[in-house]
Amino acid sequence: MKGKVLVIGLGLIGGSIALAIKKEHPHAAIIGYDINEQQAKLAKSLKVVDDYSDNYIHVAKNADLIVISVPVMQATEVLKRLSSITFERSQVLITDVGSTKKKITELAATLFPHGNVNFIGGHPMAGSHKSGVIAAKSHLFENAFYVLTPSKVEENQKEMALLKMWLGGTKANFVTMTADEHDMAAGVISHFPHIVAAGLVHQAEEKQQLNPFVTRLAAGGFRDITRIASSNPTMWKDILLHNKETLIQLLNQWMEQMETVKQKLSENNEEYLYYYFHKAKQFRDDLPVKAKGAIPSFYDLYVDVPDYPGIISEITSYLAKENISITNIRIMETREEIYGVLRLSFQSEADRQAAEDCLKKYTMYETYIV
Ligand SMILES: NC(=O)C1=CN([C@@H]2O[C@H](COP(=O)(O)OP(=O)(O)OC[C@H]3O[C@@H](n4cnc5c(N)ncnc54)[C@H](O)[C@@H]3O)[C@@H](O)[C@H]2O)C=CC1
Ligand SMILES: O=C(O)C(=O)Cc1ccc(O)cc1
Repeated sequence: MKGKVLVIGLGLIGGSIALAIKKEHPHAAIIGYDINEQQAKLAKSLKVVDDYSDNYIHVAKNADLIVISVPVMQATEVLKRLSSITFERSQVLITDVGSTKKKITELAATLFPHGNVNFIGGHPMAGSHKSGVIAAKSHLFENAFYVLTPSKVEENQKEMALLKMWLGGTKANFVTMTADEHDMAAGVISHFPHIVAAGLVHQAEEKQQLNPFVTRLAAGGFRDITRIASSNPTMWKDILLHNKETLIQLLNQWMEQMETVKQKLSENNEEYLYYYFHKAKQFRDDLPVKAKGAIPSFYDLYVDVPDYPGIISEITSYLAKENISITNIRIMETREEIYGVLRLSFQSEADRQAAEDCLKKYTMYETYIV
């Protein structure tokens, strides 16, 4: 499609959306704006946008599509500023990428009640703990769920189809729900786990002051299950404040659950404790494995290698020969529950598979997927 696209906020998500739009619609003009001019300049030099502007109001006036990809607290401010514009196009589509939907969608419904401007809330449910345009990629949302929260589903059919066309290059799975449904689901599977992960890390930090072994032993599983505690603190502070009601409800239920566990443990109630883990295992084992969820899966490959100096460069040189990119590489410090000692992380299942084939071709080392 031809047309003018304005992306406000050129970070990880805005940059990835801009790249995905350009890939599918090479004739569209993509103009970016970022409050941090360095990010905007970097976005242009990385060819993430065709150009950038220091005045988004000016660009918005004759844009066909506007993507708001700033932290959720800022998104409401941007929406208010956009609502003061007299748009020149007969149809303007505005969307956002915020991790919360209720506050943004409700505000947009009051700011753009009808007319030539339509707002459809969006949340591409994939990402990373990294930020900034430097981490942007056109395939970030491939196979991920992309939630759309139109305020009036029936009335917005035409605009929804248009938006999906613009965003087709993301290769995401679009799903529609109400903003309330979204905030509850995202609260349970994404926002609340970030609170718990941070809580586990705080607990380890406190205990480490009494026992320095805590940090060393945390190298394996603990580090993995708390990975999301390394996310951007400003972004998560904003998400919590925007989804406050849901999260307070979830915190209350969580505390009740922990109270029960504490009670049953103090009573040595073996049966309860067994079923507590058994039921959790059953539900978790049935979760879909192939689809990309909000918290990205690990595409890890374990390689059983001897622990000697130079092993990392040996392995990476084979992967480089076959043009396979790795996102992380680590010598595991504990062999508990894993088979190999070297852990390689990849962006996708395809990369992991290619790496497995490559290491089979060049080495005798055993590889495992845990
Ligand atoms: N990081 C992730 O994994 C995901 C994030 N999101 C949502 O995407 C949005 C953006 O997040 P990221 O791209 O990860 O953050 P980021 O930190 O990489 O990028 C945000 C960009 O917005 C700019 N910005 C901040 N306030 C602005 C304003 N008032 N006007 C213009 N630019 C402004 C910042 O300078 C920065 O370059 C957030 O609302 C977040 O909730 C959604 C899905 C996944
Ligand atoms: O890896 C992480 O930290 C994530 O949890 C990615 C993420 C962050 C925010 C979202 O709204 C959706 C996905």
